Amino acid sequence: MLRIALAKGRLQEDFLDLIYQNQGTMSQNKRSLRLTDRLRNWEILLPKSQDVPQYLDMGMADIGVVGKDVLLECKSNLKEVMDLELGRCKMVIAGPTENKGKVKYKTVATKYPNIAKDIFKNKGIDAEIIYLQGSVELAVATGIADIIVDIVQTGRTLKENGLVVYEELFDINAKLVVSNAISSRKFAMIDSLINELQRGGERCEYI
Ligand SMILES: Nc1ncnc2c1ncn2[C@@H]1O[C@H](COP(=O)(O)OP(=O)(O)OP(=O)(O)O)[C@@H](O)[C@H]1O
Ligand SMILES: O=P(O)(O)OC[C@H]1O[C@H](OP(=O)(O)OP(=O)(O)O)[C@H](O)[C@@H]1O
Repeated sequence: MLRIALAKGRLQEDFLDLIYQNQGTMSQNKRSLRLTDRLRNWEILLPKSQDVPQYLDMGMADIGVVGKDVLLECKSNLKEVMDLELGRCKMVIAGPTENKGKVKYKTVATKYPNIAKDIFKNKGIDAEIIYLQGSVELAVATGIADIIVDIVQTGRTLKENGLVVYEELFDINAKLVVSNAISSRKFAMIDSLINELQRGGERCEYI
């Protein structure tokens, strides 16, 4: 049995769509956090995105599907075996449109405190990092912070909250990562998964 830790949320939906192309998955109990694919001999676990590396580190999953942002934030040393065409976005510094080019970086709201700390340290800027669990755009709109370090995809959230990108930091996409404790007996199953992902998945009614 190959145990896959798949980040619950966006990546869960995109990965399951890719593999199952909506065949069969909709009959699944939506609140269940463990899915079984008997045909492929997979157990799919659905932890929160930020917890995927921990599931692999603790030996509870063999392989993970998780964003590069999460891997960088937790300074993970998991081996990345495949780039996935899922969860494509960018990490940026953003702030109010009217302050672009003027703002003195002081307070930075972010869901990514470690990434943000490193960015401003490398710039030689002594920034105060305010850690928030999400909706970080709101922190600038309400005056809690001057700028944010966050993910942008369509740019809609920034726009609708009066913010613009000040600096693009790096591209992000989902990665297939492997546990450092993986048994060599599972290599063939991982190869099959990679092959299937490369082919864009196949129709299957078993989940
Ligand atoms: N707007 C976006 N568009 C595309 N990919 C995104 C976007 N936001 C995040 N991602 C990528 O998808 C991954 C999962 O995002 P998702 O929002 O499902 O979980 P999350 O970041 O843990 O959010 P939440 O705390 O709301 O569950 C992120 O780690 C990132 O790599
Ligand atoms: O550029 P866009 O397409 O608008 O996407 C960007 C938004 O998506 C993510 O938020 P998410 O929806 O995960 O909410 P959260 O930040 O509150 O967790 C990110 O933190 C931005 O707020």
